[in-house]
Amino acid sequence: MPSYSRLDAEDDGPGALSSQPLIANPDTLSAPAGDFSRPEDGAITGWIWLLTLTAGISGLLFGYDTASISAALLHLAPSLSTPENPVTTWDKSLITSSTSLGALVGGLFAGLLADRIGRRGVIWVADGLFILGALWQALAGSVGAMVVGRTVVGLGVGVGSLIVPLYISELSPPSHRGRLVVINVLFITFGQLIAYAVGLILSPPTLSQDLSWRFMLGLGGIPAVFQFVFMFFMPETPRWLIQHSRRQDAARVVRKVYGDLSERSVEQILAGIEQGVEAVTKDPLGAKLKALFSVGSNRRALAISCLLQGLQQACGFNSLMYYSATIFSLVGFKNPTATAMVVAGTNMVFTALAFTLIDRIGRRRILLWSIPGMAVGLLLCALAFHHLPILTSVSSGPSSSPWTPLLILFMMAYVSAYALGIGAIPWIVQSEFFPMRVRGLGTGMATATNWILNFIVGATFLPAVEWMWGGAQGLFIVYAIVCGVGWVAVNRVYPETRGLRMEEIEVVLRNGWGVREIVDSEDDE
Ligand SMILES: O[C@H]1[C@H](O)[C@@H](O)[C@H](O)[C@@H](O)[C@H]1O
Repeated sequence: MPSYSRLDAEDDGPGALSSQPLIANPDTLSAPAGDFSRPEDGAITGWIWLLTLTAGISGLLFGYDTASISAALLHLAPSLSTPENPVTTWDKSLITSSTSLGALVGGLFAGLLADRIGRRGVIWVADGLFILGALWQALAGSVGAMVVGRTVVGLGVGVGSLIVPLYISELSPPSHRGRLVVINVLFITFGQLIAYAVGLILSPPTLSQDLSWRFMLGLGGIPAVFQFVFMFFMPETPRWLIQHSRRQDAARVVRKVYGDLSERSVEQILAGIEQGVEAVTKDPLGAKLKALFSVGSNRRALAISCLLQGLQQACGFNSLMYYSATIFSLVGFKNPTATAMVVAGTNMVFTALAFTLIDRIGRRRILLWSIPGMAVGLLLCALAFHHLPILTSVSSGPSSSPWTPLLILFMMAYVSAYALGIGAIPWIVQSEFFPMRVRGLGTGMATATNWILNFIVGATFLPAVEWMWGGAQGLFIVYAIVCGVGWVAVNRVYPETRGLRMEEIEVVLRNGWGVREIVDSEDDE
């Protein structure tokens, strides 16, 4: 666990953006006043696994719904065209990007809703949207109806992408929190892999062209039904319960979820949460906004969360996720969708590796190692594009250039470095960095940053490849530059928070970025 060697927890005046490091010893931060011992950390109990896996179904749907459209797009045009209005490329971009826009809106409001109706309630809302959107898409008879269906599913994706990491973080013991949030990202990547596989399996001749895309998109509703039911058996988070003056219920949840903790530890955990909560439920939105921007630690939490979420998307990863089949077909691969599964598979395998490393090595260190790896991978891909002839038609046959297999290898290198760090860490950071008062609002803004950039990257990829100097090669160089700039920013502002309680992180950011003087006082957990 990182430790900070000077305790300096003075309050921050409005506007102060000091870069002076806060060097605090977290062991003194979370206990109630006068009690300087830390509560024991809860173990990972069966309950924690169960609630993480149940909540993770939203991650699966996030992945499935964002990736399934690439295969569906290949088949839906005849069903949605009329003689007067054939489906155009513009229609296809609209159908694809409406999900990101829906997610942007969903993510923005989900946090505020979560403060009001609870974390579980918001998961139910997401499920309703997933189910409605899946049915709407499966039954769509026009481009307009399809865009509505994609937007509804997008709302669900945005809501789910915010609420699940938040729900898991608020229920996990600190020493395992990072890993458990990564499980949700693992579900996202699994959903993406399944979407590609389902796309391959259900394509004609297995099903008729009209039925194939309807089934691909409609299937997304089924896991949501299961999650909707399972969530009735899962607890609300103790933080939300305390915020709503339900201390007894919160104590019951802590006892159940954390396994056999002593009563003293349960009390300490609850007292730590109470300190963070400070009865803020009735704050109007204006007061929350003011608190988010005028309190230094909140402002810094927001800057770091948005930086990481922005970097996760601006590094261009999703252009591979959404368009790798197109890229592979342009450089002459025979079965581009199957080859694209390599990207999704690598993403999933390395996210699983991140799961094993994140709470042991620490988020900051993993990021500082993996971002340069991404940049190198991107530059090597650019080099391969430089040597590969870009085909004008897929039927031109496979290229025999040695750069073709090298391109796959370089992409895998980039994707593995991405999945190890920036693919998962922003979701952890945004759910643990904000104090209760501004948590809903702050996580909403960070999630929205993710989806705005997701939309921009998705919408600009094809035109940029076509119009930019150097085509794909130039674009990959731009992504590499983004990684370089991102590395400098991360190094400057992102402190390690491995093993800290959520209430302690606020103190780390109180007088500065808290980056310097990080000493690893513990080996592995
Ligand atoms: O964390 C996830 C994951 O890395 C996915 O593979 C990616 O498609 C998403 O955009 C990202 O938010």
